[in-house]
Amino acid sequence: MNANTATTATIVASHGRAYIVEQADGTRLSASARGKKTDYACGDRVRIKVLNAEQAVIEGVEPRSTLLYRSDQWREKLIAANVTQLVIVAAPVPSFSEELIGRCLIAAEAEDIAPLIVLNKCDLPEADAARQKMAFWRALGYRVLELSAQQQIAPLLPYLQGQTSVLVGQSGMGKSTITNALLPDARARVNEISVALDSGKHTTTHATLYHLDAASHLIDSPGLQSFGLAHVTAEALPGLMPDLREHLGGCRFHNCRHRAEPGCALRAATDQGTIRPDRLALLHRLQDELAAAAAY
Ligand SMILES: Nc1nc2c(ncn2[C@@H]2O[C@H](COP(=O)(O)OP(=O)(O)OP(=O)(O)O)[C@@H](O)[C@H]2O)c(=O)[nH]1
Ligand SMILES: [Zn+2]
Repeated sequence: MNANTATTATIVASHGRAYIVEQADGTRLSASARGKKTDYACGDRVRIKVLNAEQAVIEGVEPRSTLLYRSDQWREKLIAANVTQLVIVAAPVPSFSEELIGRCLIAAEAEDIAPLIVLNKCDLPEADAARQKMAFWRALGYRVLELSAQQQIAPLLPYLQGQTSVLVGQSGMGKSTITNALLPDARARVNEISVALDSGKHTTTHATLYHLDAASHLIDSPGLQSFGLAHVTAEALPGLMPDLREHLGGCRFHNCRHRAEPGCALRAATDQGTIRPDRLALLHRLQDELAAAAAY
């Protein structure tokens, strides 16, 4: 590749303003963003200018099919672009947050990304209670795969085939175990990328894209707890929750916020036990969070 050649590449690792991009022939370069623009994500297709055998500058991003954010208190940080599948990893131990699963599913629905819930550590005696909790999500139509990544990763493989998947989950659910089982040499590559991006410091803050095969890719994003819902409006929220969606249109007021309004179909369904109370409560919390973020 000649110096100063313009071409496209995929971001395979990102950490702050530092990126690693991969060209079509597999060549990897460290890349930085031009100017102050830093909003690129792992999985992005970018236009680059190659500076030399090791370095490139990112000039711009190609249109994204999907985009996921990580949200900390008030900031939305891009985390993964162009993924087709969100793999939510849960386990019987430590106990998982149903609310977090609910939030991840809403983020997936909002971006039209196929969600897959993986209940890992099904070899543990505590698995039965967790299975029962998963029945709720199954009944809503979501796919739930039971797995014991430590014993056998094979049942997950057909779900990853042909997809660009991003793994999310609380700490301790087994994301690293899954990644390591899928990519035995991933740990070495993680270290290599840490060295390139952080001048030797070990970090778990970056997202990394791995190729499982020519058509199947995996983005691992350690520590990811929750996705941002920046593009979602309060009005759109209940339409992203299948159990609530079913009752939309039944409210007396077309602009019902499903709180204290008379004739609210969602509230009626909750009182009748059709909608689980924690789901309506989640809608209200998300509405409040969006309002707070908009006012900030
Ligand atoms: N019994 C059992 N234990 C598992 C399984 N998968 C992972 N574990 C254990 O669960 C613990 C957490 O696994 P990790 O893979 O480190 O979890 P993680 O989600 O990457 O956690 P963080 O690195 O904190 O984000 C480890 O002690 C694993 O050995 C499984 O299928 N069965
Ligand atoms: Zn209502």
